Amino acid sequence: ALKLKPDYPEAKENFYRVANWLVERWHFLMLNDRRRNHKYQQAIQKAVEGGCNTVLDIGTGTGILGMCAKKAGAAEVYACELSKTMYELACEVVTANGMNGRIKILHMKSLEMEVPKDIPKRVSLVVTETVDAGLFGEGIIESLIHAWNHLLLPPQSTQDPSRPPSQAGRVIPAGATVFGMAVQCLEIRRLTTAAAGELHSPVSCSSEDDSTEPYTTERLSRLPGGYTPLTEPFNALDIDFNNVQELEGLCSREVSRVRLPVTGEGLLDALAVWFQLHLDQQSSLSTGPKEDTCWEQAIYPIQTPHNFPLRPGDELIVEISCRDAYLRLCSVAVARDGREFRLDDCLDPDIPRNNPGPSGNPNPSLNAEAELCSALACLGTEQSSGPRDYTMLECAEMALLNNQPYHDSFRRALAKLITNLKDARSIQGPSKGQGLEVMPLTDPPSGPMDPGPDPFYVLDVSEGFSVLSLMAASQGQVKAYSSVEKTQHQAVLRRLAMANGVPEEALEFWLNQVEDEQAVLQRPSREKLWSAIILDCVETCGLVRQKLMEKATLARCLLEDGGQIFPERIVLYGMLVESDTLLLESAVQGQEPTLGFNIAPFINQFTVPVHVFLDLSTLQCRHLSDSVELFILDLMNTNANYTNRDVMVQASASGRVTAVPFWYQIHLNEEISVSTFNQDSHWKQAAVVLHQPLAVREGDWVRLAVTLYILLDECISIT
Ligand SMILES: CCc1ccncc1CNCCCCSC[C@H]1O[C@@H](n2ccc3c(N)ncnc32)[C@H](O)[C@@H]1O
Repeated sequence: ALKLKPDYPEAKENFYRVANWLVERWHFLMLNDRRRNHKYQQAIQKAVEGGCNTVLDIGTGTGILGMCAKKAGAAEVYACELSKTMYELACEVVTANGMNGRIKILHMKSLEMEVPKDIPKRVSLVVTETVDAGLFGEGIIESLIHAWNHLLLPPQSTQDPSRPPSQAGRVIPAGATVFGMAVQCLEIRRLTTAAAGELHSPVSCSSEDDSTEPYTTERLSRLPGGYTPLTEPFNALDIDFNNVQELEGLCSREVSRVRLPVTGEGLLDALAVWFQLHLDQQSSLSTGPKEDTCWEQAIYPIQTPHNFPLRPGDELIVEISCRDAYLRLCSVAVARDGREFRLDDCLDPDIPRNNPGPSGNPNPSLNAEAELCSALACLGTEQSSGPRDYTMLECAEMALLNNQPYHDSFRRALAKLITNLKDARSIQGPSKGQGLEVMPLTDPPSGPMDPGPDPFYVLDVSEGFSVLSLMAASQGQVKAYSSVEKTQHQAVLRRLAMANGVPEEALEFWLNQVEDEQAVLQRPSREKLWSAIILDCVETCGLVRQKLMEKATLARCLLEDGGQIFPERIVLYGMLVESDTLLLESAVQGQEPTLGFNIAPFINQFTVPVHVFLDLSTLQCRHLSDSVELFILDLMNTNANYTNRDVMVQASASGRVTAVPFWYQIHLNEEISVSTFNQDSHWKQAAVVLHQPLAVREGDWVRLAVTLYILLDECISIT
């Protein structure tokens, strides 16, 4: 199917989403990282020339490390790859480089491999780079324990050093050193703690729940606003991959505690973790924040109340464990003036609360959103007797909760609409229960209480997590329905509603009412229509949501007179940039970075022209034009929309255009709009990466042809 690549836009859109999913973007980064490739090649060559002549490449990906071993002269080379797509790709690459039949590639996980079923006999060298930002996330520990027990010759032992290297087993990388560092970082705080700093983070630091990875990943050197180190980097763990006893003992190793002198002033937001891969005794690869490598660091968020900044002289106590093969850093505490405060239950009374928060005022007045979140937090603690239950929100969802300008804009736009509709109703005269008829002055009416004025029905059909139905319900006289369907999302909304005094009956979950998913958009009840329908138009990845126009058209038919859909219009903006970073993340740049092996054409089949989840505010790039309006989507009048449009952009500087980043201005009504490109935005941005960089001189005009599916690249032709 990937080879089909039909031409019509929607199919292309789907092709690009599939390609993004089949092949992870870090394959491009890794293969373009010539220093990394060169270091692996050197280590492999040295080992093979030193006598390791039977090699197994675990997690071969495109096959590059196996080909290094073959080229270095290894007699037998085997490779295994668990991803079908990568396995097929590795077969093509090995053939294209004349090594077909000389490297045996298996489509399987190394844990399933056996001697002699899969490889004739044990090998003398295993090479692998099955590591993620938290080192253990790709299962390297389990893979190596299995390899030592079933696939590798016994290691060189001091007893009989006479055994030649070809009869002894070893691993490249030989080991790893894991480093950690405490940091203050506003961006991490925005992604992991709610405004009041008490709603629980998306990744719980408690070791209780083993289900999710205990860390997220970020590239510290690229985070908006940067970070402040609060301690020196510390050595969290050393692991020797050539010592199977050590590997087997890792998970049962007792929790270790390190005491770190605090060297900087600030709020503890997270522990950042990275590592050095020791390929052999001489060379190593580092994924540290100071390196200019392309790798991200592992981030362990820490929930600390806003009124407890660390300061030099404190000691930070960190516990390190390797429970179930994930590296876990957590349940930190602070030693100050000889006393120890556990941070995770820092809310207990004896913490000095008089010290002002970072903003200086002792109790920053929590705004509406923060009220919600802090109320939620204490609700959380009240309800659960045991360890505080964690509200599992993804980082993007937490950022959405923290995007106060977005919520305020919605609240204002909704309030304006409700006011208009109230005026309209009062002009049309009293409808049922408008309350104008004279109430009997005697005892209260015996019949059912006057139902009060008809409520305004608002439906939020957002596909992900959304609190906009809550914004509507808190307006009063509004009956809001939310199509949020995940239980933990509904739980968060219910608790926020309760915490914010929104009556239970003002917010309902629509999907629990309709018989099937398709009926998400339908009348609230037989004779009623919606006063407002809220659509979420832009995915957090930065692309317009698919089938948005169809949804808008249907939604408009379900509105009462004067009703409105939100937003009514979105305007797409973009600019011309020169960015090598985007090139390195989107395609392998020729043969040179991949040690001269012909790999690029094969992996680049999975290049997608639209790059998503970008942080445009920190992307290394040169602007080669101003921002220009590329496209307008009118949701209140869909046939006013064109499907493509030519836009002329003037180059404001000479350079090579490599990409066209884009973002949106979301118009809720005539005066109120929200941008998806600002520091509060929970949205990331997207960019089209050109197949071929385009050289422009200052003043040149570039013609961009833009289609609704934002797949600008095919249509970009330059005059
Ligand atoms: C400086 C390294 C670095 C630091 C921080 N962040 C990223 C990196 C770069 N490394 C990323 C590799 C990560 C993916 S691993 C590469 C390929 O191996 C496959 N696999 C994984 C385990 C496994 C197994 N047991 N048996 C067979 N196949 C296996 C995966 O299917 C994938 O295609």
